Amino acid sequence: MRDFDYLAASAFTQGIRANIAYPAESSVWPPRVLTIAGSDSGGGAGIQADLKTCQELGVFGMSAITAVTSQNSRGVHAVYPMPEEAILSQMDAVLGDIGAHAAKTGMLYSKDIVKAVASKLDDYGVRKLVVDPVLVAKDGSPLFRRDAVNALREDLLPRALVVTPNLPEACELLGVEEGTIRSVSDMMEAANMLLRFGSKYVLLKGGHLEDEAFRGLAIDVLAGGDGTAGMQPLTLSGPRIATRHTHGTGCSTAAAIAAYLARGFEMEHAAREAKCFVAAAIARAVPLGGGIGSLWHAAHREPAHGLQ
Ligand SMILES: Nc1ncnc2c1ncn2[C@@H]1O[C@H](COP(=O)(O)OP(=O)(O)O)[C@@H](O)[C@H]1O
Ligand SMILES: Cc1ncc(COP(=O)(O)OP(=O)(O)O)c(N)n1
Repeated sequence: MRDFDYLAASAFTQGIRANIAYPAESSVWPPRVLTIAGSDSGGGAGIQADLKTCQELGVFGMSAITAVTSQNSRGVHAVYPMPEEAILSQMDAVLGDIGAHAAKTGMLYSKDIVKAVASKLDDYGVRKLVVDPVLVAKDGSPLFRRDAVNALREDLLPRALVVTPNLPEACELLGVEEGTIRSVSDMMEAANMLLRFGSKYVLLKGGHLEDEAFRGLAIDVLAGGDGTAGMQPLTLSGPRIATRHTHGTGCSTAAAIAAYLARGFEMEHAAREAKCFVAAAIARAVPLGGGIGSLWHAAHREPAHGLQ
């Protein structure tokens, strides 16, 4: 197992402030990311988390809002999906003018939205696509219609550079009972199985894992890439921070990967940096409201964020 190197990774993250040159591919400054996702009125997840993440990572963030949620630290009160026409119009406005080096999808809600977004991404030839298959919020509220799962599998995953499910989302996509993935070796098997849906990489996030053998660690699994068929996926491992305030971890992870990809990082490097960025934000999470508090996205700027 490769250990996660916080010191090296966070030095890289902090390099943004030190004016480290952007990789050649992103020499047209600034790198740009389009997030296609739902709005979280509480500011912790969804579009709000994505844009905060982009800004913190030196990337210009843009949005196409798929649904408005009335949400706070205690849960989701209501979901108002946007008409497909409005979503596509936002995508046209952004991609037809400003352009994006990478795109990220989050809450897509329904089959029709998934299909429309997939086809529009094709129209613009977006290659660096991060698909976060958002299905359920932390409080258990559904953020999707059941018909969206099949459309995610068939229409979006084959277009994705990377898909970033958590464990319940992975079970849903694989059509197995929730709770089936119980260990790191189950995660590796599941990640390899998810590759069959056609994304180039799968980052299976282990925030929900309760594996006694890895107590105290937060472990993700990265599978896929060139020439890795049949090879053991990588594990990305970091300390598990003892907090219940983790609202927005999934969105922020996917947005950070998109930001690093837009800057020209390779997938493994982008995933490791994203994990480091999110870990710092969890370590400094803000216990706002009476429920699950949100990440503090500026934490990586603070030298004493508790992870070094
Ligand atoms: N308590 C924690 N301490 C450190 N890292 C965590 C913690 N909880 C989740 N993570 C990390 O945050 C990222 C998001 O994971 P996860 O919670 O599984 O996703 P989601 O928010 O979509 O449910 C992963 O990289 C995971 O390892
Ligand atoms: C509008 C919206 N999109 C996505 C989520 C899920 O976000 P995530 O980062 O997985 O965080 P939790 O909800 O699991 O804390 C959301 N809640 N709202």
